[in-house]
Amino acid sequence: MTVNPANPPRPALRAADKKSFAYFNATHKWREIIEKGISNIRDLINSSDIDINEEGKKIIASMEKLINQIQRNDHLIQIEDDGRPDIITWNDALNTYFKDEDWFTTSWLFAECYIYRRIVSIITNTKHWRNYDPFFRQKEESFKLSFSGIIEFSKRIDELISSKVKIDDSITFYELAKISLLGNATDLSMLPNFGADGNIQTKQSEELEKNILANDLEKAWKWLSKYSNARVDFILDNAGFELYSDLIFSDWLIQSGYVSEVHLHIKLIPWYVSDTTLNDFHWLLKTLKSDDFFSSASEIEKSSLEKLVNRDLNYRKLVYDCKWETVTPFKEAIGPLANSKNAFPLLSLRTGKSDIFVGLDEGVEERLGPDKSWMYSGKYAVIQFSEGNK
Ligand SMILES: O=P(O)(O)OC[C@@]1(O)O[C@H](CO)[C@@H](O)[C@@H]1O
Repeated sequence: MTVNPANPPRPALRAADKKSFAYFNATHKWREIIEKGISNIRDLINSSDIDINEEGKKIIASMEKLINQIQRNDHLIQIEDDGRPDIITWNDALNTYFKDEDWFTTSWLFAECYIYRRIVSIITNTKHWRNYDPFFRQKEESFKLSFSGIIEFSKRIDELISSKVKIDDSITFYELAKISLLGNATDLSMLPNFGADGNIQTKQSEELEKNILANDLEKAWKWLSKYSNARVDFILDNAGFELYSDLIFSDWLIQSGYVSEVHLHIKLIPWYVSDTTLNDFHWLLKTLKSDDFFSSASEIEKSSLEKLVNRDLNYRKLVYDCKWETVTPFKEAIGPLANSKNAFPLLSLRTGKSDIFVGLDEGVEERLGPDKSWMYSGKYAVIQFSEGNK
């Protein structure tokens, strides 16, 4: 049987597997996340006009219905048409691959994305709330908490760029990629110090290096440093500090001359609470500008040299969210994205937050022990590169 959404190359991760992180996630996190969205709407309806309030209440009722359907483990139902162009594809996929499946037997990845698509349909089918992101408040609050991290990071990057001592570009590339990888850790001790001797000291660098279980940065650098004026695409993931570190990384790629165009791909809708939407992107720029941190962003069209795919959810999609043996080569796990005729070079920066890892050396899984929580603890990361066929 050919590979399709219901038939990935290895058995799909499913919330029905009680020993899996997927199960924990589905039984604990889903409800919590939807409830957070509800609470954000509830806070707004208390201070809005009557029509907005009434619609807000309807949204809350529909979101509560969604929670009940998950808790009863109902069959997945058609997503209500909201006029968005992807609705046909979604319902087709549901009918073709997941007909008569319920929340726990369907693949974890499909069920999780389906939740967010259902929420978007509920919200889009209103007059006053159609552009509302129920998760924006969390993103805004957590970004504000990372403000001192942003200032500190900016100062250190400035030292690097204006340093009189020549710092090798490869070192800067490695450091920025690692910060981008660990962008959700706004712990200042993780930021690099650019010493007067041109060496970079990352206070926790040894600890961090140990937790990067596969690291293809050298290969990626060897590839990228051959170019000047290339195009790089970032498949963004989370908003806030992560987005900020991705922007700093993009800016350096351009300033260094290897790249002349960076295309930033945001999420059309949030596929997870923390995802970067267009609104988050603009909000970040506005917030940074208001504090004189950041002044402009630009985009031009051309063909891409390299794609940078960040974080856990994007990684799960890349590797089909299935039960790979951890020693499966990354290029095998991403299949056509590595071996099709026009496969583009791809660099993935990912911290592990789900039951899946590929591309590890023999013995790594055994060293980390039988308790599989290392896979989803967020502590371990992989940096994996495929040069593609372009
Ligand atoms: O893409 P991110 O934001 O890094 O992680 C998102 C995610 O993989 O993490 C959760 C598990 O913690 C999943 O439910 C979800 O898909």
